[in-house]
This record gives sequence, structure tokens and C-alpha cells, in this order.
Amino acid sequence: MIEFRSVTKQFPDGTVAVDAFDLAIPPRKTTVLVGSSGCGKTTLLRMINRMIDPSSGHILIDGEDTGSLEPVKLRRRIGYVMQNSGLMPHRKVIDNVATVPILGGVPKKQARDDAMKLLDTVGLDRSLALKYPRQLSGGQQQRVGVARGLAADPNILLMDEPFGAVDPIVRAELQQETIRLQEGLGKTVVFVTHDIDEAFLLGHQVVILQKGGHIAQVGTPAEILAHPANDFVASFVGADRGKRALRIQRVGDRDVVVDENGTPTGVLQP
Ligand SMILES: Nc1ncnc2c1ncn2[C@@H]1O[C@H](COP(=O)(O)OP(=O)(O)OP(=O)(O)O)[C@@H](O)[C@H]1O
Repeated sequence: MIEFRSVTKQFPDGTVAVDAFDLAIPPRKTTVLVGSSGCGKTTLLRMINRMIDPSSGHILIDGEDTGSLEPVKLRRRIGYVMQNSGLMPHRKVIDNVATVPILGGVPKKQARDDAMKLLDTVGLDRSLALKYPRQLSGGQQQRVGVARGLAADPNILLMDEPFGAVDPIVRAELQQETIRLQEGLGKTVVFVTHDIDEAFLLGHQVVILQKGGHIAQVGTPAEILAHPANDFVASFVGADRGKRALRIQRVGDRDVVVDENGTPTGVLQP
């Protein structure tokens, strides 16, 4: 469990990126922080592993105040995947994945063996291990980024717009992989996106943010769709424009579900 308790971040230039933020992030589930540009998503994510320190308030991981932990050690316990993969361009794929465990004291050979297995886990062919990041496609690089995030076998995986820069087809594949990995490995995933469809697809818990890290609504996708908390949320999820408004159409003896354009999307099961 990760808890934000009245967390505020004011940058030295006076910008208040996050203002008195409270949130409980349940373990072994995916929580998605979603909101438009500049609302404080990345700042919130980076405060979990202390890449950014809060100006006030506390972040607890399993009851332990992260402010009292050594940032470097904390970071080794928490996987981090960023947009554009953030890979080291002059290191081979295998070394990109194995570096953090080696820094953490795992013998080199074992770290490389583990890294090979992680390539399997994220659906990459082992033949890519000796290539350099620039020799891989954008989607493959993101998979390496995920493998690297998992390399220290962290309980928590932070993912900052990890699929923002890949094309829609690869993005859909990577989203499905993320669901599969989260379910299979039981990690606590905190995922940042500005895409509400991605948030609803991946999130067990979805947090809709407004500027200053203010929470507009927290809930499951179903709860948010069923009862948007206010006009901002209704607009953000598209409910005010009739988006996602499915209707039932009787066809003979069956009920067909149609979308806002009247296009059939499925058949209701008895
Ligand atoms: N180092 C910094 N110094 C000053 N202001 C900053 C700094 N980092 C972020 N900010 C400001 O804090 C606010 C929140 O930024 P943050 O990057 O957390 O937003 P975001 O929701 O992740 O945006 P995006 O989706 O564009 O990445 C913005 O107004 C941003 O300009």
C-alpha cells in the first residue's frame, strides 16, 4: 500500500505542482493517474521514489515513511518506466536490463541470466539481447524499458506515459502486455497517462486529476462512468458528448448493444 498524506510540492520558482494531495494506492493492483498536461501527474509519480521530494506531507509505503529512507536504496526497490524508454544508448539491451541488479550487488552472470529471462517475460526475442537500443523499434525499446523496470524484482512499478510515443497498434499490444504482466506478477503498478481510454483499460483504480494535483474523482472505471462526480469528469470521460453512451436495441428476440452512432457493438447475453 502506498499512501499520500497531505503531500504538497512547490518548486523553487513558486509553481505549486501538487497541493495537499491525499490518496491510498492499493497493493497488487493498477492505479492510473490521468489528467491533462501540467496537472501534476509526473510530479506525483516521482515523489513515490523520491526522484522529487515533497515540500510538505508524507508518503508511506507499507506504513514506512519514505522521507526516512535512503533515496538510492528506495529507488532500487521501485521499478520505473518512462516515455521513450530512457535506455542507455551505448549499452547493449542485456546490459540495460542487468545494470540495476548489478549495482545492487547481484553477481554479473546471474544478473545477465535473469535479464535473459526478463526478455522472455516482456515478450522479446533473446536474439535482441546483444543489440543496441537504436537497433530496436520503438515498441521493442519500450519492452526493454519494462524489463529494466522489473529487473530488481520490485513490488512497485511506476510507469510514466510509457506508451505515449508508439503507434496505436503497438500501443494496444503493450497495453495488453501490461495487463498480463501485472496480473501474472502481482505488482503494484502506478501508471500515468493523459489518455482516459488507456486509464479505463488498465486501471483497477482511476484517479482523475485537475491542475495542482487536485483530485476530481477516484474510483473504478465503472464507478466513474456510472456516476461522474462533476461536469469536469463528465467532460473528461466524454459522457457529456454522449461518448460511451451505449443503448440496447431489440432485434427480433435478442438485445443488441449499439454505440452513440447506432453501430452494433455486441449482443446482450441472457
Ligand atoms: N522542476 C520544475 N520546476 C518548476 N516547475 C515545474 C517543475 N517540474 C514541473 N513543474 C510544473 O509543475 C506542474 C506539474 O508538472 P508535471 O510534470 O507534474 O505535470 P504532468 O501532469 O505530468 O504533465 P505532462 O502530462 O505534460 O507531463 C506544471 O505546471 C509544470 O510546469
